Amino acid sequence: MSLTEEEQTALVTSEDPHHPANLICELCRNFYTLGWVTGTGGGISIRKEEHIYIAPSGVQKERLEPHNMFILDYPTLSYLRRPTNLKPSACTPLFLAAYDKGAGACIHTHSQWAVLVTLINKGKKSFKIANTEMIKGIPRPSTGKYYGYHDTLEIPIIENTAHEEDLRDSLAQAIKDYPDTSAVLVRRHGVYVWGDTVWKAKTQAECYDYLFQLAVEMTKLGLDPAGPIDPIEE
Ligand SMILES: CSCCC(=O)C(=O)COP(=O)(O)O
Ligand SMILES: [Zn+2]
Repeated sequence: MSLTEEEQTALVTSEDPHHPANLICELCRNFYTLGWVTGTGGGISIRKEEHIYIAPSGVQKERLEPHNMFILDYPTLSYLRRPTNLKPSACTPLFLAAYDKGAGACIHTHSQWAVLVTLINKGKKSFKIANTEMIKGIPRPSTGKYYGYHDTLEIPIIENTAHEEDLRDSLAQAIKDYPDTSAVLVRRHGVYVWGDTVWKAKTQAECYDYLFQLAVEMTKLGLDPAGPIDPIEE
């Protein structure tokens, strides 16, 4: 399907701050201050009905403008809008893996806490944490509820590749192997987090990042993030 110039412009022009083209810009500025999308890395994609909004690759994500957005038609995977002289994010195949799981938005961060949590779990295929309040912000699809305080949250870790797009198969496999997960860590790289809506993806990414930092700091103190509650604590 090819759209006229005017139709393409209309898809990224709105006064509504919640329009995906506006929201991607606002959230990337917000994520930049958290250290999640510095140095052009990381980003966010949002799905609005059949349209998937994607930022360009290799640009300063905190300086994005709505007219920079690519738009994919999800049913046909063809671009409805391709800004000239720009390439779509290299994360696009990874975002699509999350959309295939029913996501409404997917966030990729280069948070140092995400990177460190993959390093303290050297050689392991997942990271685990339990008995922590912020676990309760993470959904557990198999139960239709959220994780409970005493549950163990397990997040798969995949190995990094030289090119971001080559992560797609291992990320898709991790999603299959861990059906309850809404995040995949990439060793020495960062994390992909998705949610049913953009707001769920955002709050879940915040919970995950909090848990990654907590786990790194606990490990430095000789505490096991997945360990039981020590009776002398209570
Ligand atoms: C210094 S960023 C290296 C590539 C990367 O990991 C990344 O997330 C960038 O994705 P982009 O959206 O800029 O293609
Ligand atoms: Zn990346």
